[in-house]
Amino acid sequence: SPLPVIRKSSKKTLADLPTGRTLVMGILNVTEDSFSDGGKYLSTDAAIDQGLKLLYSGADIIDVGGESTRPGARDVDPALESERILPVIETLAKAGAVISVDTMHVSTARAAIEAGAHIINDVSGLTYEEGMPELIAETGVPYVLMHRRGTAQNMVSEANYADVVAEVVQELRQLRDEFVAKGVAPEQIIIDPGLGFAKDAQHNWALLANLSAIEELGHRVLIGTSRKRFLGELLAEGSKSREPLARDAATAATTALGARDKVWAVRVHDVVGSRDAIEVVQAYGSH
Ligand SMILES: Nc1nc2ncc(COP(=O)(O)O)nc2c(=O)[nH]1
Repeated sequence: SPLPVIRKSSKKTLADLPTGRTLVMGILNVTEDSFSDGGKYLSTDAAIDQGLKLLYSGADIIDVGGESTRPGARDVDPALESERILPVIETLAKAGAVISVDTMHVSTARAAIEAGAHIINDVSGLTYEEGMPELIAETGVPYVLMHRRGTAQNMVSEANYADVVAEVVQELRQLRDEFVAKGVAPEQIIIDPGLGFAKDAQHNWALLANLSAIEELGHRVLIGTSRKRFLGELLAEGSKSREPLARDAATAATTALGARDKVWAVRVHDVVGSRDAIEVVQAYGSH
């Protein structure tokens, strides 16, 4: 389909983000193997169309990723990752979207910021790439610092905790201190418990039930539950896990719980479902 005509550049800044409610970050995976929508938006046109759909559905932020981060995902060459996402970022920024870029690579992050991305969303956790703190310090952009042990290849084997909440908080604190020591301002940092990254279902539920412990680190909190395996297991019929595309109602329920706990944002596929859940929490809280 022909590229949408963007009449004037209505570029947004972070100051344009709404305040007073949990924000919705819509997921745009420009990859061939993400677990729930892999391959659907691999072409630039398809990705831009989907990004505009997310924007017009009410996404406050669009999270553009060029590399699948699920367990066992293959590493993508940063040059290929950039090639996939830069034209998408450029067009969506011009269309007035606030954009985060889901990357673990410094080169991709730098290029994405130059193309108009506002936030770096890095799922590397303790295995972040050399130079990332320095880039974030130098550019001053908000940075999602997410908890993960190991890599996509081995993080499943790292899901061993005596007290998952205490250990995740402690490891996030250490990571945050490393970034601050390298010049990143604390107010740039957004914390994410990394649900499903080196965590099993019970770990995810424990972290969701204790978001206040994460918030005690003193930063905005982002959570990503959307369509993840632990929801499929919860809703399984017998041994058959609920399929990813049928997990949006459960995802919206986790959004409501996060909004009640005042998380800064939720990262979801179904934007409308979570926007609605946040409206319900707002109304509920004002009566
Ligand atoms: N900050 C953040 N980013 C993420 N990126 C990818 C995925 C994996 O999910 P996807 O394959 O649906 O993108 N989950 C997160 C998450 O929980 N938090």
